[in-house]
Amino acid sequence: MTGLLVVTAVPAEAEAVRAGLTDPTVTVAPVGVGAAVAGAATARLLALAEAAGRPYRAVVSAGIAGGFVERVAVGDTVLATRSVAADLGAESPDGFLPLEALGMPADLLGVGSAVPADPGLLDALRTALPAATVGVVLTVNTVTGSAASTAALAARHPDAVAEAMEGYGVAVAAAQAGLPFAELRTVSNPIGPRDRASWRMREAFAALSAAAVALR
Ligand SMILES: O=C(O)c1cccc(C(=O)CC[C@H]2O[C@@H](n3cnc4c(=O)[nH]cnc43)[C@H](O)[C@@H]2O)c1
Repeated sequence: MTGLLVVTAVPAEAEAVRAGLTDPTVTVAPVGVGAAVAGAATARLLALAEAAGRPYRAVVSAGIAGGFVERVAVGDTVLATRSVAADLGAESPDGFLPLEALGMPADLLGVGSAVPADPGLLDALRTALPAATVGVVLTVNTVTGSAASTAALAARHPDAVAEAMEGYGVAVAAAQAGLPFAELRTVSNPIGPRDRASWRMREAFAALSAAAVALR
């Protein structure tokens, strides 16, 4: 059996994770931006490993994220309790309706619009990263970029601490393969009106390298 599969969106995230790894059995794969590509790529990587007789034992979605400013600071490390598909649903005059409110199953294996982290894997990561903020991480298709949409998202998800673009997709692939899943993020920017100058990529990548020691 091989070790952990760590899925990132971009190569810079993968390099940051690799820089901090201490466990040589961990595989880090940059697969692209967004839940669809991340989910499809993760499913393919899991299937290839299984077919080769070297199945992975768990999957982690890792990378940088936007943080809700009153809940988490730029540079902080975040561990997801759940990875939530925050824009999977329907708009209505009364606001956003998630899949569950529409009576639509997200997939036929019973995964809804939120996938919880595996309790054992989350516990191990929490123990290794005691300073990490633990809370819901949203998966969005569009980076939130206005005060109004930030306020609406925060109100809809009072327990959310961060948003990124892949976690839910990776989580669904792991769930369908029957593997434990967790999401690990470091905060590169506040969620809010788009201001590229406020992004602290270097700080977030350094935090990602520091957090990668927990991946074993
Ligand atoms: O938004 C941009 O302008 C941008 C341009 C080039 C590269 C990037 C990234 O490298 C982002 C990669 C990755 O980061 C996650 N992320 C980071 N901050 C946020 C956010 O505020 N909201 C949603 N996702 C975020 C995401 O998982 C991207 O795949 C960005």
